[in-house]
Amino acid sequence: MTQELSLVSAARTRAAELNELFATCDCLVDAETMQAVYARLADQITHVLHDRLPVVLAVMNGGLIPAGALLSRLNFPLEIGYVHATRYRGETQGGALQWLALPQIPLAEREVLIIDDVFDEGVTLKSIAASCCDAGATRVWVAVATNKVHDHKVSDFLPDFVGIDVPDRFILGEGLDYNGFFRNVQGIYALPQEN
Ligand SMILES: O=P(O)(O)OC[C@H]1O[C@H](OP(=O)(O)OP(=O)(O)O)[C@H](O)[C@@H]1O
Ligand SMILES: Nc1nc2[nH]cnc2c(=O)[nH]1
Repeated sequence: MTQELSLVSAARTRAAELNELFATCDCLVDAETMQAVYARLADQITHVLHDRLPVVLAVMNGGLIPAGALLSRLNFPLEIGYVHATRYRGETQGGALQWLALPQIPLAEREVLIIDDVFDEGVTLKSIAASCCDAGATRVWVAVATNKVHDHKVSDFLPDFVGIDVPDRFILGEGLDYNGFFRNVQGIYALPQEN
């Protein structure tokens, strides 16, 4: 077999494995419900931020999909940027937060809205919000598509806008990945529970 053919064959095998895994996942929130969640979140954000010229920062990579869904529903002046901070890196347990990209837009004397896919333990968003404050933001707001319900959150920090509560399971879809895959899936799914 040529090298190209063996790469195609390996990709096919991996795709089949991923499809098989996805078929065993539980749908926690369907695609239609997520659209309603984004619409409600966008209304709440608009109510608060419509005249504050915010800088809106997507948290890459997972915040990309919710940020896109929300931004297309925000009809007021704002600037768009991103930060990239990660602590799961393809794993199902989080580690130390690693910064890959700082905000490009100066945040001094600006209101900032950070958008991410999940508020799990909260380490990521608490740290990103603190770094925006350190950069001189006058007020930092945080919006998340999902909030995981459990009792091991960081202290003294909560998101301002929460889409929908989900149980304490490893989830994927709407920006959330499993080994880098499934971020593009519409709706929120959970890996099968171990018995
Ligand atoms: O509340 P926490 O427990 O800190 O976890 C939440 C963070 O974990 C995920 O990012 P991840 O580190 O997987 O990076 P990614 O978005 O690039 O996949 C997710 O997108 C959040 O940013
Ligand atoms: N993909 C994914 N990333 C996360 N980061 C924190 N919690 C989760 C989760 O449940 N799924």
